[in-house]
Parts: sequence; structure tokens; C-alpha cells
Amino acid sequence: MAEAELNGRTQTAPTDRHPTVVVDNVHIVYRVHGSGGAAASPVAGLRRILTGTRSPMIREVHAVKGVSFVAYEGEAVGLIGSNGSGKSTMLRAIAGLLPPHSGAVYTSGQPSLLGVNAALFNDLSGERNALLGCLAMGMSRAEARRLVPGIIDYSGINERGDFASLPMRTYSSGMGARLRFAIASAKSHEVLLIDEALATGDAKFRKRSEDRVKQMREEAGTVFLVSHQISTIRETCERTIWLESGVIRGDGPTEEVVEEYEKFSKAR
Ligand SMILES: Nc1ncnc2c1ncn2[C@@H]1O[C@H](COP(=O)(O)OP(=O)(O)OP(=O)(O)O)[C@@H](O)[C@H]1O
Repeated sequence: MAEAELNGRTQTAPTDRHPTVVVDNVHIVYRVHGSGGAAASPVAGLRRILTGTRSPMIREVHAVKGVSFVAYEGEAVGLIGSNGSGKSTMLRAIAGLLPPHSGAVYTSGQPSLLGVNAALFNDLSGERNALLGCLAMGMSRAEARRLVPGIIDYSGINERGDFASLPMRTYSSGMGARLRFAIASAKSHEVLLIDEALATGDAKFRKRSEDRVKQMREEAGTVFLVSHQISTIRETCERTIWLESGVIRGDGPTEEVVEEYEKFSKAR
């Protein structure tokens, strides 16, 4: 057994499991710069720089408050919680897109964040986006070209005609989500972070993406899934972390944590 000090607590982990994500007492604070009013004028800004005073228009949102956990190879971890509880913020911090105010996030490899807003180009066709997506994930041109037909096929966007050659702006939100998932899952990821990206697919695609998440876990990756669809969390994740107001309220087997969360939601 290996021991690690995390957030002042000693955590014991079996040595045959390899940690892929370590989140140690992380706090994330957004600073919101207000607009309008005299305090936002350039003159007032210059005066504050010269006098070293802070803008009265800056507000802070403490979105994640002292979160700690360790995730291991081969785990699929669900993140649940009410609106604004800090789930997406936590994923962005794991992806390295948001620096913690204090605490630290350690990951093995470069985590990939797959979100509803994943950067695809609306004016380019699905095919071009698939090609660029593969190149962006580090594949060679030849490998990317070889994989594109399979990605289009897997996404199912061509089920009702040749949409792959049309610009993405002509796609429904579900078709866009399917293509994003198909591109991201063309490669195995050490740590894959999925933010609601499966929610807009239909039942058939959901089943297919759940199967692919399972396969990725078997390839020794770690998958984090944020979803309000508890059925998807149940199907996909054996472990779930419940965040509420930026604090962990539960972390354990999905059935137990979901049951507590559902009781909490009903009581509100
Ligand atoms: N860019 C931002 N600037 C300021 N505050 C933000 C920003 N993004 C999120 N927040 C705030 O941080 C808190 C956590 O938001 P977050 O989006 O992480 O929650 P969530 O659990 O993913 O919510 P939802 O289920 O509604 O998607 C909320 O209070 C939100 O208002």
C-alpha cells in the first residue's frame, strides 16, 4: 500500500492502481470585472493604477472551495451537483485551463476536455473539422486522413444524407455533439474530460458513446463525465463525486452518491 498526504489527510491507495489525476485542496476564484459607471472610466482606472487601489467593480466568485480527490487509471468518474455547483469549473481546472487560486492539480499526460463548446469551425464541413481535430490531437496527416471516414461513420451525421461535406452551421446541436465526441474518441486519452457533451445525442448515440467510454476505460484511461442526466452517470461511471456550492458532498460508488444527491434534490 502507498500513502500520500492530501489536504492534511493521509490517503492510502493500493499500489497496483496508478493515479492519473490528483486534486489537492483546490480553490478557484473567478474575478468578475464590472462595467459601466464612473469607476469603470479610463481616468478612474489610471488613478487606481497610480494609487494602487482596487476597483470597486471587481467581484469575486469562489466557485470551488477546497476540493481534494485522487482518480486512477481505468476509472470513469461522474461529477454531479446542482446548477452552479462548480462541476465545469473543476473540469476546466483539471484540463489546465483555469489556474487554482490555491492548492494544486497534478495529472499524468495532457487531459483532453470535450465540451459542448469544443472548438470546431462552423464554416468548415464536418469532414474538414474531423481532419483538423485529428491533426490537433497530434496525428500525422496520413493517419488523420485514414481515420476521417470512420469518424464520420461513427458520428452518424450522414444517416440522413451527405452532411459531412456541408458546413457545420447546418448541423443540429445533437449532430454537432456527436461529431465532437466521434473526433475526440478517435484517439485514446490518458485523461478524458467530458462536459455534458453526450447530453444532446439521441438514445442510440448515447448508448454508442457510453460503450466507447467503457472501452476507453479498458484502455487504461480515466474518464470524467459531467452530466445532469443521472441515467448516463449510472450507465457510465462506477464512481461519482457530488459537488454542491463548490464543496464535495459525496465521493464513492455511484449508486450510493446518486441516492444521497436525489434525496437532497427532492428535499429542496
Ligand atoms: N467565467 C466565469 N466568471 C465568473 N463566474 C463564473 C464563471 N464561470 C462560472 N462562474 C460561477 O462559478 C460557479 C460555478 O459555475 P460552474 O459553471 O462551474 O457550475 P456547474 O456546476 O458546471 O453548473 P451547471 O450545472 O449549471 O452547468 C457559479 O456560481 C458560476 O456563476
